[in-house]
Amino acid sequence: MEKIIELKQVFKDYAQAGSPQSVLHDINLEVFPGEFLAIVGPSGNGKSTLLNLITGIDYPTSGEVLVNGTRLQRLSNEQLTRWRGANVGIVFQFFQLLPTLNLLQNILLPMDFLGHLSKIQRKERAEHLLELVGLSPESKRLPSQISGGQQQRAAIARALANDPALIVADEPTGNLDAATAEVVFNLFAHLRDQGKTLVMVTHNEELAAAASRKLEIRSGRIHADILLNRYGGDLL
Ligand SMILES: Nc1ncnc2c1ncn2[C@@H]1O[C@H](COP(=O)(O)OP(=O)(O)OP(=O)(O)O)[C@@H](O)[C@H]1O
Repeated sequence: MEKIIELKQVFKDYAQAGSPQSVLHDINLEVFPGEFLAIVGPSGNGKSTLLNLITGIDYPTSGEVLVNGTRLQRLSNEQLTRWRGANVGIVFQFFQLLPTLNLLQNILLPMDFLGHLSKIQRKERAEHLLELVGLSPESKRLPSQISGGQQQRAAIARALANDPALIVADEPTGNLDAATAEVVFNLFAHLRDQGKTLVMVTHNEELAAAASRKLEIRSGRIHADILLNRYGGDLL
């Protein structure tokens, strides 16, 4: 099967007060379509850095990162932005919706950027995605006018806008209370059941248990890589 993510001998250093701090060491990783990979491990051990390499937000000090067949280091910043818009949907801990746009406009934005669909098709898709995440009645509201859980659902809808091959999430329930986290968590379970490829950093054990595979990062290395039951979490 085609790999959707491949990291080969990846190292990442950050310059700290003149001397390099090694954050990731010799990461070799293959992820296949339909996998739900939960990345776990203690704080400050390199999980977000790993995600940033997969999304091309950051680049490795050495080694190769291939995502959906593209070698990311070969792309210019402009190409990378366009590639990301078409291939990866990103969900952040703090939602990062644009505050001056309503929910419908926030979801339209990635589609407008890519310009693959007609204006009518884009609007229909945005409305469909808002319905999927249960936010149709709120479509005209600004992010500041809805709750954190609703904002995260809108951010998931935005991540799905261009039907990307890969959904990446960094602590998507990290800023939500337990009840709200559960709604977001059920949405990810739904995406998993639809065969979407999901890569997620999480400290939420319930969410990690719903994954098909758990990758534990410690001190910048892969400490454990465990295949879980395909439908490991008993969620829905
Ligand atoms: N842009 C940066 N410049 C310098 N150091 C950085 C940068 N980003 C991360 N680091 C350092 O790299 C290390 C790993 O950080 P990273 O955010 O990847 O950890 P993490 O496992 O995701 O932590 P958490 O669970 O708290 O989010 C930390 O020591 C952090 O201080």
